[in-house]
This record gives sequence, C-alpha cells and structure tokens, in this order.
Amino acid sequence: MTLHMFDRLSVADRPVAPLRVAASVPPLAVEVRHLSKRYGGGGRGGMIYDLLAGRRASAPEPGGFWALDDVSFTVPQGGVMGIIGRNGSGKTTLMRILSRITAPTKGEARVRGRVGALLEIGSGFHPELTGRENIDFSGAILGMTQAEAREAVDAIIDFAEITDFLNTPVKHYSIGMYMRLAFAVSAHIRNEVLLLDEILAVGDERFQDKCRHRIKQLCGEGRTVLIISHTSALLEETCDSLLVLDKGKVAFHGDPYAGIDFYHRDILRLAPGGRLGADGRPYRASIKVGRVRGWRRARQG
Ligand SMILES: Nc1ncnc2c1ncn2[C@@H]1O[C@H](COP(=O)(O)OP(=O)(O)OP(=O)(O)O)[C@@H](O)[C@H]1O
Repeated sequence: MTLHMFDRLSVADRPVAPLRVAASVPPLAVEVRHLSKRYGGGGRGGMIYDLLAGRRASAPEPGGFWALDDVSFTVPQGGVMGIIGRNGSGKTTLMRILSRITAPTKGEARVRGRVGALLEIGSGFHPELTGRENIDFSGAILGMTQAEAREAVDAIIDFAEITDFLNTPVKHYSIGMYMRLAFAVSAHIRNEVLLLDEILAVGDERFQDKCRHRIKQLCGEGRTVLIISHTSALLEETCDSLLVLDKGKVAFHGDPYAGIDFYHRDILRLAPGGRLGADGRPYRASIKVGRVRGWRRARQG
C-alpha cells in the first residue's frame, strides 16, 4: 500500500490557508452622494422639477445658480475632515445641508448620529440670556439628564475660560468670547458629528490650540468632525482628510498635506510656500504673462 504524502502529515503539519483577519473598517458617519444645490432660477428647482424638465445638474435654467454640483465623499466615524475653497465655492452651503438647515436640490447627504453645528456667529444662543443660562438651555434642548448636564456645564465653563462673564447676557460678549463659549458647548455635549464653520479663526492662538486638542480628543472618542477653514496649517495639523471645493465641485479629496498643496498651486495659483509671484500676481498667471511677453519680444525681434 502506498502511503500518500498527505496521510503522513499530522494535523499540526498540514499546510493551512493563511488566516484572514478582517481589518476593522469604521462605519461611515457622513455619506454624501451626487449632492447638488441650486439657488435662484425663479424659485423653481428640485429633483422633480428637473426630471420633468429633463435637465441635468450642469445645465441650470437661466437665472439658476449651482452652489454645489455633483459633490460626493464619505467620512468614517471618528474622522476629521477639513473643507477648504475660495470664497463662494460652496463650503457653507454644504454644511447647511449636512445640518438640515437647507435642503439639497439633488443627491443625498446622510449623517449618522446627533449633529452639532457651529456655523454662524450669533446662531444657537439666545442673546438676552447670560452665558450660564445659555449653557443650561443648550443642555435642556438636547435632552441631557441632570447628571449629564451638571458634568457638561463644569467642563464647558472650565474650557471656555469666561468665568467672569458667566452672568452677563451673551449679547454683550465680544465675538471671541461668544465663539469660545459656543465651541465649548458644542464640544462637550453629546453630538456624534460636529460641524464647524470658520469658528476657530476668531480665537487667540492659545484657544485655537486648545480647540485642536479637544477635536483630537473627540475623534478618539469616536466622534466625527468636519471643519471649514481658510487656515492651511490648522487643517494640516487637525484633519486626517481634506475636501477642496472649487465652484461647487470637488476638486480634491484625500490627504490634507497633498490637498493644501494642490489648493495653493492649482486653485489659488500661489508660488511654493504659499506666496504670490514676484509681481504680486498669482504664480501661474505671472509665469503665463512672462511667457506671453517673451513670445511677443521674440516675434518683434
Ligand atoms: N441663500 C442663498 N441664495 C442665493 N445664493 C446663495 C445663498 N447662499 C449662498 N449663495 C451663493 O452660493 C455660493 C456659495 O456660497 P457659500 O456661502 O456656500 O460659499 P463659501 O464657500 O462658504 O464662501 P465663503 O468662504 O465666502 O464663506 C455663493 O456664490 C453665494 O453667493
């Protein structure tokens, strides 16, 4: 009887298929698919109107204006995504849709969990109420238990560093003080997703550092943060992905350092190091003008 090679191997010796360990992929906290937003166009618009009219997002009716045009991206739970783009590129419109203030014209935006949005200075707080009363009010609106609220209030007061003004109505706060309190409230009550629009720009550098640190803590706790900012360094240091919007479209989505580089070079057309060209014009434009002048000289000579 011939003994087959395989029979002689003990179970322990038998070749085994490599063990496949499923990499744990965090679930998506934000999912945006083919999102478009049109303003104007005689008040008409929306998916049904466009379907009936046989129109596409890139062909708005006269007078209509696409603030967002076919935007798609995802953010995993616990991720920090920065959003940058020139003025009017659609950043705030995107945040307003994610926070359900504005409805999209087309596409969909899904956010999983409770959303905290800090989008406009002046929104959220009641101007006549004191800082302390506004903190209590925000906790009550979000349905926190008394114990949760007590713990959050102490952390908020400690973080905002406005103890001397806690009993002053917030309408008398400076913009910086207001935003300190607003950020502190948003960052200490139980939101799963936090949307921040340019708010870190108003704080002093020490407070900005504190905010950055807090954002990292939030992500460590599995909370997701989306930040609009024009400050490249803040986005590079704080975010793990970056979305560059240009004229309502996604121009880049990926690594923050590569994204900032792309934004400076291809959108703002700045020289390396983020400066304008020697003649004060954007980098590429100055190269182009120089080339045209050289070409003219060559033709004349
Ligand atoms: N309610 C509105 N009605 C009509 N147009 C609007 C409305 N809101 C925004 N827009 C227009 O949509 C475009 C995008 O605006 P949005 O505020 O989203 O830009 P942004 O990227 O946040 O700009 P910024 O950096 O200046 O804050 C702009 O041209 C703006 O004028």
